[in-house]
Amino acid sequence: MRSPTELTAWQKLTEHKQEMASIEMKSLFEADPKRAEKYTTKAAGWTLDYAKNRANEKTLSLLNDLAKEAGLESAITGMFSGAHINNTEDRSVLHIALRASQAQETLMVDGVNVLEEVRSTLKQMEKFVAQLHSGEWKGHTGKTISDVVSIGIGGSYLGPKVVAEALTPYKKDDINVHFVANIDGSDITGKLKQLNPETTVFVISSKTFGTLETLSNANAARDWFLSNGGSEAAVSKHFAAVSSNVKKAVDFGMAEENIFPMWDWVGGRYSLWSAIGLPVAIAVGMENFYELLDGAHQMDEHFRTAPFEENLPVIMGALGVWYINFHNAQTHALIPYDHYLRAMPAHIQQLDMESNGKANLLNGDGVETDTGPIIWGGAGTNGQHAYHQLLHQGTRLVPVDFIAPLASHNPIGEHHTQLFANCLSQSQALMVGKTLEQAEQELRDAGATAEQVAKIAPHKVIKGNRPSNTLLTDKMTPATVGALIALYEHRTFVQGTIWGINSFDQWGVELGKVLGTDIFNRLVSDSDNSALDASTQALIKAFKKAQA
Ligand SMILES: O=P(O)(O)OC[C@H]1O[C@H](O)[C@H](O)[C@@H](O)[C@@H]1O
Repeated sequence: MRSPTELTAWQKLTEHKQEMASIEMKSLFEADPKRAEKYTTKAAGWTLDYAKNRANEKTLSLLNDLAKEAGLESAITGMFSGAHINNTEDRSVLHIALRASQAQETLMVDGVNVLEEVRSTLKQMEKFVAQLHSGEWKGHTGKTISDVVSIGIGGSYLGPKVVAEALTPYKKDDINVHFVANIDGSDITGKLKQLNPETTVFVISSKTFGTLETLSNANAARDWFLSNGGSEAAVSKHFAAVSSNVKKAVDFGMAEENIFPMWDWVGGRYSLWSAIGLPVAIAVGMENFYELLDGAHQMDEHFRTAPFEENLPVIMGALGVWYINFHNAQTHALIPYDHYLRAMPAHIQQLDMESNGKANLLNGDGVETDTGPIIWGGAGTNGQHAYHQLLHQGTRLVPVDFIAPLASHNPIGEHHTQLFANCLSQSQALMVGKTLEQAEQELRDAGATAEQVAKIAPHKVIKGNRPSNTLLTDKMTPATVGALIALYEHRTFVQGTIWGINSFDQWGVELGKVLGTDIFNRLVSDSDNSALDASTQALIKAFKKAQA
């Protein structure tokens, strides 16, 4: 297995980095009046402006060569044809099948047409969603359902929660959808306080049906139901499950027809398009869920067929590699200028960090390069009054993706124009910065003395030349939100492929789970802890003392 550092394009990029070291983005714009036009590309309702990057034609062409040399073309073909590209678990990676066009009839994987299973599950979802909204689905006392609580964690929580929130303007009024994830009892306790057991349905979302947090919360919900007028026989009217482990869900008390399947070829963090997205479908209706799938499919088709020079996930992925591996960027920020999309960074954080937080090549050899960055971010404009200081003047290079709709769902006053102006001005400020001369002049214009100018001006200097992408769409709709998330899924895959790692397993999560069970057992027993490290021993003692 080759390390990416052995690729010819990687070596050329290392040299090219030196050539680019003294070139400022500002001068690239001055030298090429067509730069913005050249470095703008569109797909699936999104326009990507990537002109504000430390890249010229040579950079982009070398990054393109890198992606090709790393085998991205065959990796894409492999993914779309159902090859077992998740090599450590020997599985296909087929979130793309969950949103395949209705025109496609077959996608055979290991002798099974997965599209048949996908479509019959969508039909099952349609029926369930329709029954809830029409009022046909009744609780055990004959009342219609007013609230649905989704219980899940990780990929069985973040994607659906973020998308349901992003699609707030499309929400149906008759049913409120809630999400519970944390094992901290405060999460479910707070939710249950607002609910009536006669009119509440719980959807337990867990691919494995073995996740501690989800099962603990599901049991708490069932206990609450049973101790507030419910009965074992009525559990099936108030509980549904999404899982690949049907037996465990049946053992819990679910009626088999209320168990929605999923498959081992869908990774948790890529699963919102499956029945794991049921809470979204309930919140916004099945027709909007189909629009969401269609938007993602449009991005899939773009990713699969567009030349790399115009391919949004490839461009964004390769530019990310440029900053991580050639400019030592440790983090990457996502800043949506859209209130409803404010939680998106948390979903992309899981998607990317669980996918590319890896230190081994596909064959198990250790990597020699940095891999996935720390993904973080939050809503613009709020962040401007918090962490943007570091983006502008901190010592670290943080590439940023700005994401904004051209039109708002809530066009009051000048709000949207102000919001959009802030989005543009941040990317502009990151690039142009402020020189010492400008800072000095600004102070003089404000009437500062020469002494004050000398003292303050250096603090006002902003070096600039900080890169960003801007992603624009006409409006946040189910289709454009679907396409946006699919874009980030494929961007993650592009980077994982360039680094030569498996983006689709997550072995690192296991150790914490195993040790968590061990420590839990120690907290509830009189075990001999002397073999543990002194710090853990002392912390266990503190907990036990507090419980005594
Ligand atoms: O859906 P579940 O099986 O309950 O898993 C929920 C989550 O837990 C795990 O720890 C994984 O790290 C996530 O990828 C997964 O989405």
